[in-house]
Amino acid sequence: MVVLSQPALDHFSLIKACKPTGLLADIPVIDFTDPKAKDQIVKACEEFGFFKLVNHGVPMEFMSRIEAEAVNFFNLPQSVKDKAGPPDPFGYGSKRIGPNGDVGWIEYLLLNTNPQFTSQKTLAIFQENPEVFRCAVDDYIHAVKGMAYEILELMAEGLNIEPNNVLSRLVRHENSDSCFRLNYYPPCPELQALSGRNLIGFGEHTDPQIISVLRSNNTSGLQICLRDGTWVSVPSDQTSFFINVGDALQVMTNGRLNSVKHRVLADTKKSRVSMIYFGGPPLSEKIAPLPQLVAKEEDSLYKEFTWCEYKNSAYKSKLADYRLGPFEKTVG
Ligand SMILES: C=C1C[C@]23C[C@@]1(O)CC[C@H]2[C@@]12CC[C@H](O)[C@@](C)(C(=O)O1)[C@H]2[C@@H]3C(=O)O
Ligand SMILES: O=C(O)CCC(=O)C(=O)O
Ligand SMILES: [Fe+2]
Repeated sequence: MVVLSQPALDHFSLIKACKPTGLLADIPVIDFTDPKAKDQIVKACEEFGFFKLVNHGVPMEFMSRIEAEAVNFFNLPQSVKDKAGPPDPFGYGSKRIGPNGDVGWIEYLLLNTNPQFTSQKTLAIFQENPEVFRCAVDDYIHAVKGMAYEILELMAEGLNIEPNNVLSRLVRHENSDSCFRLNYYPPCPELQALSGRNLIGFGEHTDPQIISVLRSNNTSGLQICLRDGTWVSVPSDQTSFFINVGDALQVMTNGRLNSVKHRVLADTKKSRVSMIYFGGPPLSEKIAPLPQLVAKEEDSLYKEFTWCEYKNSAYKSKLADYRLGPFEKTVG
């Protein structure tokens, strides 16, 4: 990424620095080995749509290996990285997020986790270091997928809905439309001159899918929006995972679990590297509130739609848009 002079930062979103925000104690921490995890997961997803997962069993080696490979990629000359872009939506992207004019202080790689959909752009990602990078990505995705399935199964148990794979089966499906993102937020030293301002790395949004599993290096920057509208910083922890409820899960639970609004701020000195697995349903899957969670038909808050319809609509929206709006049932 080209280092910009201070006036050039005007193209990016600067926001007022926030007051020192909530501490780790405010963010729910779930121990995966705790027998009470299923109830705690549901509580966290009702209140925050977000939690931190510890004792998850994914070897640190998998995380370090993919992180090192990602850093190698983002340190390649711009002309080499550009061979894997622009994103369509998969591939390498820089500054522009999505097709509708959103920008951020970020570089990223977006991959489809289904090898059936490997495009030329995706192949170009692995051009410089094919074996090692691809293997690191495959091992990592395999591990976090397994974890996502288990979380969704515990969630179903905590919600008292049967069978316990009612949520996980969509993400487990061989045609599940899931993706994987590696984000790199370079440090922005020019920020120091802009005292009292923060630079947006990734603008506020909710994730459209069912579940997102995020892991980052030890540079913070991630913030989540609480139900009262305040933003809190999530202290980084490179050994843990952070789980987000996505829009599709909000719909399936008829709004009982909430997709969390989140964003990332750039740092002046340190780069942030994050990796996110977005577990989504097959494109043809019908998404609607689960009957077990809706007492009467008229209590259903959302219309039925296919994941393909939702994605098409999401890709016409800007990051901060409320994407579920067109799928809400109107009262009266
Ligand atoms: C502005 C956009 C980027 C995005 C597609 C969209 O039109 C709206 C949703 C965005 C988002 C947020 C979560 C994930 O990072 C992502 C891959 C996704 O599925 O939805 C991105 C999309 C993207 O960057 O292509
Ligand atoms: O980089 C992060 O920590 C979060 C990025 C994010 O929200 C996304 O890629 O959807
Ligand atoms: Fe996100």
